[in-house]
Parts: sequence; C-alpha cells; structure tokens
Amino acid sequence: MTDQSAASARSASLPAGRAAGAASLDGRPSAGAVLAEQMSEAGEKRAKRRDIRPLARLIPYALRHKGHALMAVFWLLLSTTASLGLTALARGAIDHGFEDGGARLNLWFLLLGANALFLGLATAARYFYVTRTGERVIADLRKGLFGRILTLDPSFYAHMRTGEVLSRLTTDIALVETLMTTSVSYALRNFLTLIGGVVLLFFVSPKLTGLVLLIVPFLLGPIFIFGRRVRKLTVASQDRFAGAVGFAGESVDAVETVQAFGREHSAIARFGAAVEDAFDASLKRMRARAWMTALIIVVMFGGVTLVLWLGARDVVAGQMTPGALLQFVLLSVFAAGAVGALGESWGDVQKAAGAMERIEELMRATPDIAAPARPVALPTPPRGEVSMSAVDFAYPGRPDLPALKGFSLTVRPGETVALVGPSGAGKSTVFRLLLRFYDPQTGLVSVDGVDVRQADPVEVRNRFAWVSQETPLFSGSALENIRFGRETATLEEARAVAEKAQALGFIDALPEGFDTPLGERGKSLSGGQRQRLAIARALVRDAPILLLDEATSALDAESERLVQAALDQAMTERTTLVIAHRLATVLRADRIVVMDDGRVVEEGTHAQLVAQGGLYARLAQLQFRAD
Ligand SMILES: Nc1ncnc2c1ncn2[C@@H]1O[C@H](COP(=O)(O)OP(=O)(O)OP(=O)(O)O)[C@@H](O)[C@H]1O
Repeated sequence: MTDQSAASARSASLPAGRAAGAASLDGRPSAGAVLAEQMSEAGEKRAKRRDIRPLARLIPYALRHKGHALMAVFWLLLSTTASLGLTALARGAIDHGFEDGGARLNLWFLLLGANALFLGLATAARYFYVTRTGERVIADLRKGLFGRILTLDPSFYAHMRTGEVLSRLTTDIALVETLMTTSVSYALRNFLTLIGGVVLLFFVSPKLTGLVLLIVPFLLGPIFIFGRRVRKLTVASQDRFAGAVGFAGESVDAVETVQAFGREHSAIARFGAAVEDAFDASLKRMRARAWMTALIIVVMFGGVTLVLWLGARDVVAGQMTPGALLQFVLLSVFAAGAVGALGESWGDVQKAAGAMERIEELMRATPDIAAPARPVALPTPPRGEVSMSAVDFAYPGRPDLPALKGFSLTVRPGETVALVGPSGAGKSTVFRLLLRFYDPQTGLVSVDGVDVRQADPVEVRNRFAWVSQETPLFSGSALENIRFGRETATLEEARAVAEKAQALGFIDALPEGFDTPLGERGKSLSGGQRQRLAIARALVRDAPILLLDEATSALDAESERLVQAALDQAMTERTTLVIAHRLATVLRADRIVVMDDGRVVEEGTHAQLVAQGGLYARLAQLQFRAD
C-alpha cells in the first residue's frame, strides 16, 4: 500500500481534530486548537445521511477550479497506475530476472526502483492537488455560507437557533472538509485500485479470480450476520452497564439516606445484580464475536490456502509462471485492502452527506425581505420622516398573537417622539418594522414618503441610526467599533462623535486610546461606557433618523448623567423615535405616544397626559426613573 499513513491520518475524524493536541507556547491549548477539539467532538454527534446525493452539490464548487481538479484526477490515475504497475514489475523480475543466469536482474530491479520513485512523486502530487482542490472548495463554501447567513432576516432565525446556524458554519463544514481533503484522496485512490486490481486479476488468472469471487460471499456473510448481532449485543451490554452506573451514582449521592435507612446491603446486592446482568450481556457479545472471528479467519486463510494451492499446481503444470502467481497474490492484497479502506471511508461520506444537506438548506434559504427588481429611490437630500399607517403585524409563527393592531404613527422631520407603554405593548416591534426586519401583514410603512416595500432595504436602513438596549459591540478597537457605524469615518470624525457621546474621556484614558482592543463583545467596558460607545457609533452614521431604545438597566448616577447627556446630543438636529424609560427623556420629547397591546392609546405632552390621568399617568408614576 502506498499511503497507509493516510489511513492513520483518517482515523482523526476531522482534519481539525488532528490539530487538537496542538498547544501554544505557554503550554495551554491555543484558541484554534480548542475550537478544533470542540468541532471534532461536535462532529461525532452530527447526523449521517444514507442518501449521498447532497454531495453532488460540491461539484460546481470543484469545477470553479478546473485546472487543479484536472491535475488531481491526472495524478490520481498516474499514482494508481504506478502502484498496480509495481505488481507487473515484480512479476517480470521473478519470471525474467533469473533468466540467462540473472543477466537482466539488475535491470528489473532498477525498473522496480524507478517505479518506487515515480510512485512516491505521483502520490505526493496526487495528495497535493486533491487536497488543494478540496481546501479551496471548502474556503469558497465557508465564505459563501457566511455571506448567506448574514443576509437572512429575523423570520429565518425565528425557526433556526443561532447555535445551529453556527454549527453548520463550523462543524458541518469541517465534516465536508474531512471528506474533501483526506477521505476523497484516500477513497478515490482505493476505488481506482480496486477497479484496476480486479481487472488485472482477471487478466492474470481468470480461473483463480473467479474462485476468489466465489469465496467473497462466504467472507462477507459472517461479517454481515455476526457483525449485526455483535453491534446489537454491544449496545445491550452498554445499556445494562449504564443502568448499573446510574444506580450506583444515585446511591453514592444519597449515601447518608442509604446508611440512615440501613440499606447498604440491599444497594450492594442490587448493584451486584446489575453488574452481573451487564456481564451476561457481554458474555453473549463475546461468544458471537469469537464465532465471527473464527469463521472469518477460517474462510479467509482457508481460501487463501486453497487459491495458492491451486495456483501453485498451475505453476507446476506450466499453466502459470511463478511471477504471475506472485502478481496475483499482490493484486489480491491490494484489492482486499482497498475494499476495507472503502468501507472505512463510507462513514465519512455519510457524515459529509448529512453535513452538506444542512449546509445547502442554509445556502438555499432566501430572505423574505429583499429589494424589488426595480427599487424606488429614496429622496435626496433625506427628509427624515417616517410614517406607519393602519399597520397590523404578527410575528412569524405567532399569527394568533398580533404585536401591532391598526397602528398608525407619523413622525415629522426633526421631531422627537417618545414611545411609552407597558412591556409587550409593541414598542420594539415598531422599530423592527421601520428597519424592515419584517413586513407588516397589512398597512403601510414609509420612510421619507416612500413605501419601504418598494425600496431597497439597504437604502432604507441607511436612513436610520439605531441604538438598541443591549448595545452589542464587537471585538476590535474602540475606533473600529465606532467605524462600524460608517466605515469611511476618519479618526477626527470618530473623536468628534465620541466627544458628543461623552465617550472621549474614557476612550482617551484607555491604554492605547482609540486603538485599544475592547475584547470580545466589548466586555472590557462598563455598561455605561458601552452605551456611550454605541451612541457614538450611531452618531457617526450621520443618518437623518435616530431610533433609540433606552436601556432599562440601572446605571450608577454618574454614568446615568453621562449617558443622558450623550442622548441629548444625539437627539438634536435629527428626527428621533425613542423608546423611553427615563423621565428626562419624555420631558424632552415633542410628543409622547402611549402604546398598549399593539395600539396607540394616548398621545400628547407629559403635562397633558398626566392631566388626563390615564395609562400614561399610571405608568409615569410607576415606571420612570427620576434622574
Ligand atoms: N421575535 C419575536 N417573535 C415572536 N413574538 C415576538 C417577538 N418579539 C416580540 N414578540 C411579541 O410581540 C409583542 C410585542 O413585543 P415588543 O418587543 O414590541 O414589546 P415592547 O413594547 O418593546 O416590550 P418591552 O418594553 O418589554 O421591550 C409581545 O407580545 C412579544 O411577546
């Protein structure tokens, strides 16, 4: 076999798995090694698929790299030819090398040596081109999939957990990667070796080959029948043992109760019985396995002996040369090895088929929200006007629970409107419809006078700067986080908005100022700092409409004052829609819109609404945090 090393490499089920042992310099596993190990473990649990048709979807990806794919096929054919050619050369060396007192012995062995050299090089080239094509396909697939994932709208994420989406991006792609790199190279080589080997076997000796083919069912029969039984019995004995362990765990956990009730002996007896039970199940498995082993060895070695005996008789009778017999034996070994190896690869193929099916499901998913064929352009310069009229909306999967019912609201350019209402009234939903994460079932949402359904969602979203409650930040520096609002922002612009957002002071005080990495999700900052940075990020966008979801989480007095000052700055000079939780904010608003159960129930200024003594008056008393 030319690349048995590949077999051992394959046993690590994911390519990433091989890196799992890698450690960084300080002895701890590196982040990459940890991820690889996690993916390797997760890969074990992903479902297989018997139908391997999904793998055909990889073909277009491979065809994008035709040159390398062709090179892979070329070297695959050459390396297989070289390994099969080895058997022909061995035959020649035996049959002709000793003729004329061994005159051509050196030549034959030179040829064998040259073949070995060529085989080595061809195998290396095959490995390189197959793996390179595979890795390239995987890189394209990864990029394509992530691109797709980020275009999917919240309706999609409502029925698929983000964890599952990430598993598809990492674990599932790693499973396909194993197939496309290690397994494909290995399996194709073995497949070709098998086909070529069997064809050559027929040429060398049709009689003996026929005999071998007759023996094969006798070999596969016991493997199939006993193998199945052994697997069933293995599961049974594992289950019994798990039962025993479970009972032991329970007793140890509650050892005081066991002792207080004086139940030690009965617990020991029960555990003993469970262990004996597990032992009996193992015994059955051992018997089946022993019989299977005996049968396989008898059939295999008996068969080999029979075939060799018949071959040797043919040699004596002059119907076959000794070299041909040697070639026959070598080819049989190659072909048998290839069958075994293909069986091993089959598990990887099924795993990858399952993975590819899941990946394709994501690739095929189309977002509900997309630009129409001919989007209507929003007016420039932007006016900063939003309007929702008679909007009815229920979230996907909750059709019976409308979040907005006949909701209408118009916000004029430059106006500040505070949305107030009990939890679940539909305030955040208003924002989600404006940002066009969803479309309403009935009614109209328009931005700057254009129906958002007729516009390009990217252009619509460009009109908004959004500060959400959670203010998610990203790993990267403070500057990069501000530039998330607008990539082209200069450092000066970033400083200017940071100043307006009351964030300049703390950013400058960071060890590397604007270049300080903030850690994953900006976790090195305090809650108030994160909020101010998020406000700076929204400000740098310089969008005409600000959507502000005030944080409900309490900050300390100083942070609260700073955040409030940042918000005051943000709200000036642009249309603002704010989900308000602070008294100061509602007092500043031009208009307060009170929502309840998806409807507008009251509207007016703070003073007017308090005087009305309705829902707002009650909320104001309970909900607003005084500054
Ligand atoms: N993604 C979602 N899928 C299904 N239902 C949702 C979803 N988001 C919100 N809802 C439901 O829609 C209704 C309105 O929710 P919304 O988040 O707009 O309320 P809210 O007024 O912003 O409340 P809060 O002040 O608590 O954030 C609620 O009944 C809520 O359970």
